[in-house]
Amino acid sequence: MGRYRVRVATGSFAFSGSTNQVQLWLVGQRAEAELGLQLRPTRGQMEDFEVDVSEDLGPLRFVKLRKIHLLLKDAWFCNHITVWVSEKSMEEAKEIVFPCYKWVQGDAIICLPEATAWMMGNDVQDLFQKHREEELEERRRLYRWATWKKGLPLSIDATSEKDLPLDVRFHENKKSDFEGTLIAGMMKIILKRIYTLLNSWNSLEDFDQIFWFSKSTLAKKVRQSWKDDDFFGYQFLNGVNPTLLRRSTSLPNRLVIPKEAEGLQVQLERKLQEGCLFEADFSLLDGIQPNVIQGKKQYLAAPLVMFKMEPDGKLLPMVIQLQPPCSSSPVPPLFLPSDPSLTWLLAKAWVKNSDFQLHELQAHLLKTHLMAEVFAVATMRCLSGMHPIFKLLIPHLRYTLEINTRARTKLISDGGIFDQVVNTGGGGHLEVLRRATACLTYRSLCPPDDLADRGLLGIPSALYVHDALRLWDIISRYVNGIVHLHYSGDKVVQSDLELQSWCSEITEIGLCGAQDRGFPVSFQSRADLCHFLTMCIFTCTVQHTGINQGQQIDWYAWVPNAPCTMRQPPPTTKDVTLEMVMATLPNVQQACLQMTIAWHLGRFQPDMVPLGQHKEEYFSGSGPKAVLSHFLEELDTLEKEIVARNKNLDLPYEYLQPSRIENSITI
Ligand SMILES: CCCCC/C=C\C/C=C\C/C=C\C/C=C\C/C=C\CCC(=O)O
Ligand SMILES: [Fe+2]
Repeated sequence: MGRYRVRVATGSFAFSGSTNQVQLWLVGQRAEAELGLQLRPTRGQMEDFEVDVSEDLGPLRFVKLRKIHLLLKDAWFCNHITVWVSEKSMEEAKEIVFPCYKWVQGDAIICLPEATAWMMGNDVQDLFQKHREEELEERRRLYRWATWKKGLPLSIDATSEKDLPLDVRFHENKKSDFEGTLIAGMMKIILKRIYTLLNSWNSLEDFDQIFWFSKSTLAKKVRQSWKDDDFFGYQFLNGVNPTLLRRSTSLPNRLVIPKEAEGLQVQLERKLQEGCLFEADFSLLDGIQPNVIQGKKQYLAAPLVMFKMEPDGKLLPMVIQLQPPCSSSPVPPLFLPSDPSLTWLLAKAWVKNSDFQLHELQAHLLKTHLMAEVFAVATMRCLSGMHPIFKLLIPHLRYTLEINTRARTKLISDGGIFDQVVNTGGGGHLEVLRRATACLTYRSLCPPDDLADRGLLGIPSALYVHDALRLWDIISRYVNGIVHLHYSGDKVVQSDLELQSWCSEITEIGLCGAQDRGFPVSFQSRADLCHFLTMCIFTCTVQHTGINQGQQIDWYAWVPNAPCTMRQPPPTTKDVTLEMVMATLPNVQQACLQMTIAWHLGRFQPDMVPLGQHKEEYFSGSGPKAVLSHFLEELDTLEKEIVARNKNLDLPYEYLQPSRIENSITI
């Protein structure tokens, strides 16, 4: 009994509307009513209409909808349905929202529950129980785990992006941009190849011949300063891979210092005692089988670099050892800043090649992309759309399953980009991923723990550290706000079966039993839950942006600064010539492909959603809205602080400016 105003909101991206008709029902606690209308949803529109219902439906719980087609099946992207109900006037009507944000395909009836977040168990009237059971059964059928390669986290069961459920596919504009820019990139490679065929390729300056498209200001600075020691050191703090550096607590065992280099030993020990000795150790690469590209063997090293931090915050390399000692070979030489300039430059280039591998495979692919995929699959399988944690996380999982599926078919696949131009390709890259998975800890994904473990707290020149910690705290307050609205105490957490199964599915199934590396199999308290959720959102947003977006364009465009492969063995003496350097660094074709892919993956995404600024409203009521708006205010304050700080820096650190942080892993 009453008059209802109904609003149907359709997505605004290409093909969201439908030529099919949509039929609606209102489902209340006491009865349901079929609305005698059939509408054709239009892209980007809100379509409103009013209806009188003669029965007493009771409080509204669901909207049901069905898309009817005659000949052509035309999927429809429904954002949400909103209903205002009043027995008197529409001005006083109460608004009830039914979020959808899904594709409506086929002609099955779809049930949208109203937006109030419910956990299993506190839904006392069992009203939604059947709905959530059916929903999860269907999702478990659609989102299945698969082992892509043994020893890696599990992934979504899809051999290509075409196998993925439509709801997690790229929207049309993202797809055409992704595929279009690849084609544009490949055209530019052809042009560069033609241009370089006419010229020589035997000096470092010859890399300029291909350094002419999509150069950022920082990429130009890299080209200018890449040989400088302080610039080399800077990159371990604030460059493309700030995840490896650690403060030394002793001299590394692998660093065998010959008697005649006693001075070096003294210097290292002094710096150690002063607390300003740092190291970057690439031992994970030791023994990895190098690639063979077009019949030519490539080479790999597993370096160690020792740094000192100067009082002005500059990090300067003191010594580089390219390979760990091994009983069957002579003691590996130590390369020093005092060596002939080309020798020292080549040693640094080797370090940057090793850093390329650990950056892309361990820090980027494994610790952001593949982790986010585990969160995404577990979320789809374990948490109903009505669950508050589903509502909290889902905006941070957009597009991740598709970009990862594309990575498995084009980037790290047999014959993919790694096989074509990277010296770990051809299987070594998978072994690096396996080794990195075997030592992946929960602490290493949580900056307050990770940065403390690495001794990087309280360093004014460590800008990534500063910004990452600020963002962790802001995300943590956001998560706390949402969790405390829905969980009145630890007992509610403990008794939330969907949530507990989500947790164990991540640790025991997705991560193949990672409890011995600190990952939880259950949540005992709200604090446990908040910490884990903060890690999830931080990983999918801040951490991915910090090591992906923009940076690849900046740091990987000038290829000698981060060579994707090395074509000659690491030097074993200090006699290094320019010919040796050029024969070692990537050839023209490899360098061109590196630039193109780095640009493709690092460029600003046209449909980018900044952190917290998703338009989807999964929650209802003023509580979650207030928490989200406080989150956005805190991000805005940080944005202003970072902008002000950067004005006084020669090299601004902009990657973790909140407006640049993407809300999920989409590239
Ligand atoms: C030679 C430079 C490689 C740099 C990139 C290396 C690792 C990036 C890690 C994660 C990226 C994740 C997903 C990328 C997805 C798709 C693959 C990119 C290009 C595909 C080319 C194609 O489609 O043909
Ligand atoms: Fe990425």
